[in-house]
Amino acid sequence: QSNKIPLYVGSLAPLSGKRSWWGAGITAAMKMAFDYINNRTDILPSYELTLLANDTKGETGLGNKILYDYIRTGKPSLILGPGRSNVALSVADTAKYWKMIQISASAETGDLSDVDNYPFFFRTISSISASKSTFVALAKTFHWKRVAILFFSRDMYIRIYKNKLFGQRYGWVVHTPDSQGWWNRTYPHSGCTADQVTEAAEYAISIDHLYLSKANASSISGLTPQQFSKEYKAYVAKINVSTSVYGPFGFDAAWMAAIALNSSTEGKSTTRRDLLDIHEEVATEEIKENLLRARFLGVTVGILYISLLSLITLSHGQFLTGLISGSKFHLVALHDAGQAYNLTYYDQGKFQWRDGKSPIDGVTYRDKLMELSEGHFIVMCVIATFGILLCFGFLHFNIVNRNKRCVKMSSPNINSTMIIGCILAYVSVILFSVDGMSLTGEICMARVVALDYGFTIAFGSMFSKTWRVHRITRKLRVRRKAIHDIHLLGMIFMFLFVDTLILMVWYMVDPLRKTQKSSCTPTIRSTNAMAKLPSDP
Ligand SMILES: NCCCC(=O)O
Repeated sequence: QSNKIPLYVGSLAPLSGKRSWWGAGITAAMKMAFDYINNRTDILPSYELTLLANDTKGETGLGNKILYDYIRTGKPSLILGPGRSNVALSVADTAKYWKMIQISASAETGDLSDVDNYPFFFRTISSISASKSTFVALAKTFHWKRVAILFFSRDMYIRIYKNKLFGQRYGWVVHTPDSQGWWNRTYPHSGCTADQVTEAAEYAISIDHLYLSKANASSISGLTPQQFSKEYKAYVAKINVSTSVYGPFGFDAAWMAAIALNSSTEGKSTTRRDLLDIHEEVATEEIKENLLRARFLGVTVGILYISLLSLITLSHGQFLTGLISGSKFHLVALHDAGQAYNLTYYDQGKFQWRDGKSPIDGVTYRDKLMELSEGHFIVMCVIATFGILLCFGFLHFNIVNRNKRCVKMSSPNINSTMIIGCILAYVSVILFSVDGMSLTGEICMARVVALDYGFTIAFGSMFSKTWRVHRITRKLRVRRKAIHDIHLLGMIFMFLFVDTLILMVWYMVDPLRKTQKSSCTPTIRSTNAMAKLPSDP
């Protein structure tokens, strides 16, 4: 039998029902902490901490009923909890009139950080609102400037899957305090299997609290975070309860209460009875002051000292970020919301996406010069050059055989001008294929001139020959006047003269100019514009 005075501390958490999977483990961690504290001779040596564990089922009404019972019976000195934000908000609203202190291990809503409304509410877990700076840190890391914030919805990923809003074009950042597998869960009648939700969640970034410190330092209990984790698992197994991710916060909350209560007894020769009486205003204010002064190493924030003062604000807390990949959470970095927007990466950690690139925040529109492709230019040059070479072959044949009867009869001189016209037309094909940045106003004019002269020379020659044949064969009764090549060439030069006049007027009045046409093409930014990931070479 212990001679110690029982010192009652109440706890409010969902111990049964659908929320007991995370709630019962918190109370278990608090009990475990009290076992440790009661074995210590340096903390509350005259008192036996006793946890009055009450079950709220996560319901506001039940939470209030328990609070009224506490008030009515005059026990306890303070409350550990409530576990759920809705209960905490309601309880804190009433408890303040009795100056009853609450320390929650899991109520995360930012509303509870309103110190004017909830002056006696504290918590060891940070406000969920503090994670906003982790979102900003991620956006800065990936150079995102366009982000959308969606209201949390339990079936969000079911909708994401059904609407095919996942894959290369989507980057989801999800903050839900359940890094152990929200993507593996599904809900009755959702019409989605867990595998489908997992598929949609692949490569989502998950933000979550740092529940257990990664440091190897001994906490005030003498346990390192890893030792705590092991002992905690054994402890809950003994009492047939499941572990809770909030367990470490519950453990630290219990220590926080004990340290504050201890400070209120220190230096006082006699045991303080008023510690046992919640109606004793002086004691409550003193405990509150001691809570805000308390600093110790816990199992949650590791090498940092827990400070309830800092956790009151909306900007403190440590958050883990990682990727969901292969249906598992892969830890990548830690972010301290109270610090700048820098992420601290774990063991070569990196955000590795399916294509090795980081997600982008959208498509960017870039002007793209509309030009013929290089391939098009090459093909046209090859065909035109082949045509030019063929023309030179005909020219050679025509000149070499100009005295042979059949060639001579076909006017080899006019044939040659016709071939020269064809060569000019082929040259214009090459000039018309020049495009993009190589194109100049001069080339634009040159290709018109080459095509125009080429056409006129080739068809002018053919026309003149046809005209001569016509003159020779049709005007039988008229005295035949010899029509020589020189006359035909003269006719061609006359055509060219007319062309030249037209081209000159054109050039003077409205010369061809180069204009640039761009299309607004959606372009995925190149890898160079992507975030430089820590392990990128
Ligand atoms: N899932 C834990 C409860 C969180 C909250 O109500 O703030």
